[in-house]
Amino acid sequence: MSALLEVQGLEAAYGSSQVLFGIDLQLQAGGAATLLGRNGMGKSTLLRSLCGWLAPAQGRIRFAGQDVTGWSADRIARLGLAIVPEGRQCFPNLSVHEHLVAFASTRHGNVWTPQQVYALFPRLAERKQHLGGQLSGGEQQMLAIGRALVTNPKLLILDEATEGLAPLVREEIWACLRTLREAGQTLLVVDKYVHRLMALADQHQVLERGRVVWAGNSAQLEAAPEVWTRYLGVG
Ligand SMILES: Nc1ncnc2c1ncn2[C@@H]1O[C@H](COP(=O)(O)OP(=O)(O)OP(=O)(O)O)[C@@H](O)[C@H]1O
Repeated sequence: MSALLEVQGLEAAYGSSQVLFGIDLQLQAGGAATLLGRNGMGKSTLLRSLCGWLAPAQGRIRFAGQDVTGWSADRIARLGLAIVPEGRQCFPNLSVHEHLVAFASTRHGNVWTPQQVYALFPRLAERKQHLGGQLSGGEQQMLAIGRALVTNPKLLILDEATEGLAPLVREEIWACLRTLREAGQTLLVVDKYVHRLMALADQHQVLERGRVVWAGNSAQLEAAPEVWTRYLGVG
């Protein structure tokens, strides 16, 4: 079976400053993978490259059976890749419901409708008519996830989805991700809560200065204390 996402020898740069050096990555449909590593190691840059926000300098990206290297973000999104970006990026002047309706697409299935998103996040149902700018951080995060889900993506990418949230709201987001995983949604997640990621996903790669320096499953990561101290800054 071919992978849903396959990255080979990916290099990326901001102007003359190279950030990614020969990244290889594979993710099967229905799998869940994480990118780990300290700040500034290239995780967001890799996600940006996958989404088409940053054109690769070298290497290939295959997604959903197509070579999408160099494709625009819009075209890659239409093929079934959705991202919940760092900072949520909800529109301050669109209501919750308008966000969900505007992004809804049945191109890749109709599992996730606005109604399904309201069932997943009842708090959003209560705030249906509220504007993006009136929502709390946690509600904006739920909306950012809901907005990605209504595109019915083949691959859902989350960049620091629990950042800056109160502990209880954070737990709601983790519970939502578990639900998605159990439903077979393919996930690629960047977050700093490594134990939570180990419980959620079965494939982890650690980035250090733009290179994958370690890859393995949750049991292997648990049994590799040197990875924690050396690359994750956790003793
Ligand atoms: N728009 C940009 N222009 C120039 N350099 C950038 C830009 N964005 C990130 N960088 C640099 O690229 C490197 C990798 O950053 P990136 O954001 O991908 O790391 P990260 O692992 O996601 O860390 P963080 O959790 O801090 O976002 C860093 O040295 C960063 O300073």
